[in-house]
Amino acid sequence: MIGVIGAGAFGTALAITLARKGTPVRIWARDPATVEAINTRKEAPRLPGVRLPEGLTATTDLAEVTQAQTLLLAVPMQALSGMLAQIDAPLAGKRLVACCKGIDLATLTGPTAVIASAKPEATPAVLTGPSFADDIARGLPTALTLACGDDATGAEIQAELSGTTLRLYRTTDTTGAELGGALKNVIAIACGACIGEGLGDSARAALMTRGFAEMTRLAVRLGAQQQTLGGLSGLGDLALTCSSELSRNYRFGLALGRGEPFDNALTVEGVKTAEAVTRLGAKLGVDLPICAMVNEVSTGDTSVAEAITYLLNRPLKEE
Ligand SMILES: NC(=O)C1=CN([C@@H]2O[C@H](COP(=O)(O)OP(=O)(O)OC[C@H]3O[C@@H](n4cnc5c(N)ncnc54)[C@H](O)[C@@H]3O)[C@@H](O)[C@H]2O)C=CC1
Ligand SMILES: O=C(CO)COP(=O)(O)O
Repeated sequence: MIGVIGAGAFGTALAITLARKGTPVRIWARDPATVEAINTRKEAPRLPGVRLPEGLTATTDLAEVTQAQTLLLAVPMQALSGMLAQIDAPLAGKRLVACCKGIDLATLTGPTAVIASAKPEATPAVLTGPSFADDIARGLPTALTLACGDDATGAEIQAELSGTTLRLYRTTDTTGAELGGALKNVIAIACGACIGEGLGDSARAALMTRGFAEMTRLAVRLGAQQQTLGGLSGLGDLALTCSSELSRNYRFGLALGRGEPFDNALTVEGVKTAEAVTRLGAKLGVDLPICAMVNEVSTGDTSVAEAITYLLNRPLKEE
């Protein structure tokens, strides 16, 4: 059995793909109505139109899910630490796989460090890369990165989670994998704002490329391997998220650029990540101008037009 904590779009999509290959999956939802929909109607509230397979059952009882040896933690980044604090079952020997993308604002650390601090007896890992929950749930081909500091455990998790439509690549560079996944959301907001403001595809390509330079600069400064940023968890996810209106981060940026309201019930990880990396960059002396502008535009301190003017008029430099 695999346990999934969080019955949002991503947690449910992963649960579906695992159950389809015959792995029993128990998913925890905090909302009894979600449990009822999954168990009785075989429907997932966050994935309308997808019929859930047999072998996937839900519960509001965390203890039932934490019996599994591998637990997928699919709650938003800022909820991860509070979620871990609710688990009182012993977790020695268990694998805790973070499925969230972001940086914890309280500690300015990524998901694996949050897990290691809260549950030092367990092995932390992170599952990240380019994938929309809806694509995974529909069984469309997807390739992701599984990062685990302990390579032998990483290989076991890789085999456990991979299937005929979900292919996992493996790395021990947790820092690089999780920073790529966190930062691409910030750059996606910038790209959405650029398109929403009517600035064109050339400007978007520039933001993606210079955004990638910021992602790499911060990640390498924090100990990541540069090549990890060029993989699925970095460049791969950047390409997807900056170019598709299926992305909530990109759509949030589009709304900013168009001056339209946005549904704040949607999970848009890049907003808090922009705040976290701006603080981290200032603390470490790492230059992250696009991230800083996304932070200012998201909080309403700067308009999209002012942010673009600022970025275009910075002192000229080598690439
Ligand atoms: N939706 C997608 O296509 C993908 C999402 N992700 C990542 O997965 C993570 C979760 O995103 P989604 O599933 O899309 O979001 P979602 O908004 O669909 O679901 C979030 C889930 O977390 C639960 N939750 C929220 N706050 C909580 C708290 N304080 N305590 C306990 N549970 C809480 C909600 O009830 C909901 O079930 C994010 O970090 C996102 O970046 C990663 C890849 C793809
Ligand atoms: O992480 C994702 C794609 O890899 C999902 O993107 P959004 O969170 O922007 O919807």
